[in-house]
Amino acid sequence: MVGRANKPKELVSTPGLPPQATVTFSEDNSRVRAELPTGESVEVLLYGATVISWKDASGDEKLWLSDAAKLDGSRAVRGGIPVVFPVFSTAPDHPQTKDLPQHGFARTSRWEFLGKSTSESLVGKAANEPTVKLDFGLSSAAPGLDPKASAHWPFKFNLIYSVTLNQRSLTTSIVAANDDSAPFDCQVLMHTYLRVKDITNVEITGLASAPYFDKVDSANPHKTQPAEPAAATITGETDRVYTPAGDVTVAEGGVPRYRVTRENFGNVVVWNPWADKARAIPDFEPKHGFRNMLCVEPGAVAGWQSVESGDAFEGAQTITLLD
Ligand SMILES: O=P(O)(O)OC[C@H]1O[C@@H](O)[C@H](O)[C@@H](O)[C@@H]1O
Repeated sequence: MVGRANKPKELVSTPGLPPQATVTFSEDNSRVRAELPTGESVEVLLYGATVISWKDASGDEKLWLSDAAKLDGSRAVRGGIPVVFPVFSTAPDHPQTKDLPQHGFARTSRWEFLGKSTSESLVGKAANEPTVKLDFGLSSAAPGLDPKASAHWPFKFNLIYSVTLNQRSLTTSIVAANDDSAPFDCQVLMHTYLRVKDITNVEITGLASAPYFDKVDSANPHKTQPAEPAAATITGETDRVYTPAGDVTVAEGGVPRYRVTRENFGNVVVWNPWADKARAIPDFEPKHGFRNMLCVEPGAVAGWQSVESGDAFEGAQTITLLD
């Protein structure tokens, strides 16, 4: 090859534009996966808009997903981040939601993928910080709506759920709009199953002195977390609705791993079924898997969010990797 005097020293791909995230659909259109150019990834099942995987650049999974989780739309996903709306748990005494199934219908409806935004288009993001946001929608008119919703919750609503992946964090946010002529009540929660190496080494900070509702002590459920020790540990079945003042941090063996921050979510449910309950949950596998998970679930679930006609409730969580 004859050398040219003016040939460029090196060929660079599109100057000025950093590599962008890639977004791909599974062959059966059941899930969407986004990967940052730096290797971090997130995978969302359209059924429930359930985040079923979140990996760092080394491929290390951050969420726990049961080996027996159904990903075919036959039941809510056991693991990942199911979206709870419009009722947390069941509410037999609340007329609007009393007939809805546990945790509502958002996690058992097929959501629509609305699109993606990447670093290029996300306002306020430095061009050198790779990021991707995936948006999902579910409304009262959606074909994928769980029939239990229209049968037992007749309001016109529109939900937008956004999953934003950054190199060291994952944010999930929701806007629940009331398109009805009447106000409705709702509860909202992100049922995050964090993956841990060994639950017996887990320490949770940010709960000290926080009031909580203890779901496994029906005789005496209203309690306050002691101020000392500063870190709470999990030593048996735990199912508590906390109202903490600030962020909640999960450490393992003294090493901080996850920081959970909230916007407009006053509560954090901390759940681990432990051995006996895990055995009783059919889609919880392996049965010893309770050792490798801790649900830290930000939400607005103590009392009700009353959303006026034409108004919306908004809330978000961000999980930041600390290790
Ligand atoms: O089995 P489900 O419906 O997914 O619920 C799992 C757990 O979810 C938690 O949020 C609740 O506080 C628990 O009471 C419940 O057992």
